[in-house]
Amino acid sequence: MGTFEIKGGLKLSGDIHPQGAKNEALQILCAILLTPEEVVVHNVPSILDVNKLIDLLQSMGVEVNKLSDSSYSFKATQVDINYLRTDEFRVKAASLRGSIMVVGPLLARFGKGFVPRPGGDKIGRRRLDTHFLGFQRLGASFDFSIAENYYAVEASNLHGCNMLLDEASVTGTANILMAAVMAKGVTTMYNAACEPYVQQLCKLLNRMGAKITGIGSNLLTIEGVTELHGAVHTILPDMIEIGSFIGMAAMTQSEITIKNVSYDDLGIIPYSFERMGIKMERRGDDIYIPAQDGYTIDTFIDGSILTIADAPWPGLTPDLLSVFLVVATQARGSVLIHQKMFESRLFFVDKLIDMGAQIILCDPHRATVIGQGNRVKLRATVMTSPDIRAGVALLIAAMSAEGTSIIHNIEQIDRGYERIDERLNKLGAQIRRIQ
Ligand SMILES: CC(=O)N[C@H]1[C@@H](OP(=O)(O)OP(=O)(O)OC[C@H]2O[C@@H](n3ccc(=O)[nH]c3=O)[C@H](O)[C@@H]2O)O[C@H](CO)[C@@H](O)[C@@H]1O
Ligand SMILES: C=C(OP(=O)(O)O)C(=O)O
Repeated sequence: MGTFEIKGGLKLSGDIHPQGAKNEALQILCAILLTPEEVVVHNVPSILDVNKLIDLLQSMGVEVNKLSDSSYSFKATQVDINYLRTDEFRVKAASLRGSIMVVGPLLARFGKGFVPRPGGDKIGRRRLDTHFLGFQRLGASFDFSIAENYYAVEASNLHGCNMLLDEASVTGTANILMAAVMAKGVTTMYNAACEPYVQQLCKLLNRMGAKITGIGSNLLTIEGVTELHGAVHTILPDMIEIGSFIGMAAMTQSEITIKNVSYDDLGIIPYSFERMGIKMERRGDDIYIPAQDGYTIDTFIDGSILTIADAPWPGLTPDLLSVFLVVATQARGSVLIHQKMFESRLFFVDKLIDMGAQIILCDPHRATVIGQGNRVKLRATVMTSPDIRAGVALLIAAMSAEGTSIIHNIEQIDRGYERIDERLNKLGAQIRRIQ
């Protein structure tokens, strides 16, 4: 179990470049299985989950070449489908959420796909019904072995259909889309997720020869083609990392510039931080955050307490609510954080309460934060990161606290944040990897 030691109370300054987006990378890397030709991907983040997926693809027979620190070429000319039945695949695939998205492309190209229950954060129930209901609508047969914890789909032919997803699942939309691009006829997918991750996947698939329209909306139309070819793709900056840096700057009263953020793809994220009272400026494609003594949480028009809640895109991503929560502890004013999608993502507030924050966990989905401004500094403590985003929220808390904190289980943070200690230390943080 890795550990960070963090000296709190230091201000950061300078420029930081966001990494490529984790959740987009996981979709794009699975899409390379759709063609025997070469796909080149730029801005691939070097984070645990992505590196694990690259390793998994390699084990399946994909030719992988590292072209630079963040560029790779992939060629899935030979794919060993039998490898998917091995114990090695089972162990590797079960360690990350993104592995579920190999099923759609394999079903489209080879007529079958298997996967164990995927890993990812333990943040509540994470059902996969949307994925498999979608594959079934395209004509696949489905089998789930409870004993083996294995999902399997098979189809000699996939055919287009009109489908209404039971929920706007992000990985579900990507998975079904990758199966539908080579189905016979036209598929319409309504209630599709439309996060920038999915938009980027659609754009790559179209460059590979697919015919997808409705990109960016919740109604995708996919005209099936018989084959896809090679292409080049560049992953967008990670909007969750950008949001984490905004929160970090405000909490540590730092002046930083987040470079090349692809502002127009950030949706409601900047506005949501502005409602927390955080000042920031768009400068070209950068976000400049001035050092600020304090920030005051807005209220609704009628004066009632602000709610920050997640919603499917273009609503606010659930992956930033832990950051909003920690940022609120040092604000002036109060806010209700409502995590609607996941039921086990707010329990980390206990750690913040230990550090002196005023928070009432109303139920597993809702926490009220009474911001104390800078009057009461958080106190350093020893904690364990329960999931990726709580991990980064605790890191932000530790960076703003008085004294030296310890965070265990930082593999959770490394899952999604590239060399976070080194990059923040360059801005003046003191984060030491002690194990
Ligand atoms: C690898 C990856 O890309 N992971 C992301 C992906 O996970 P993932 O694709 O696994 O998440 P889903 O979009 O399927 O759904 C997440 C949860 O939200 C619930 N739900 C979903 C849609 C909806 O309209 N209403 C609703 O309540 C689901 O029941 C589920 O409990 O999307 C999540 C939701 O943005 C993010 O937290 C994850 O970081
Ligand atoms: C929940 C997340 O990731 P995953 O779906 O990979 O568990 C996340 O990125 O916040």
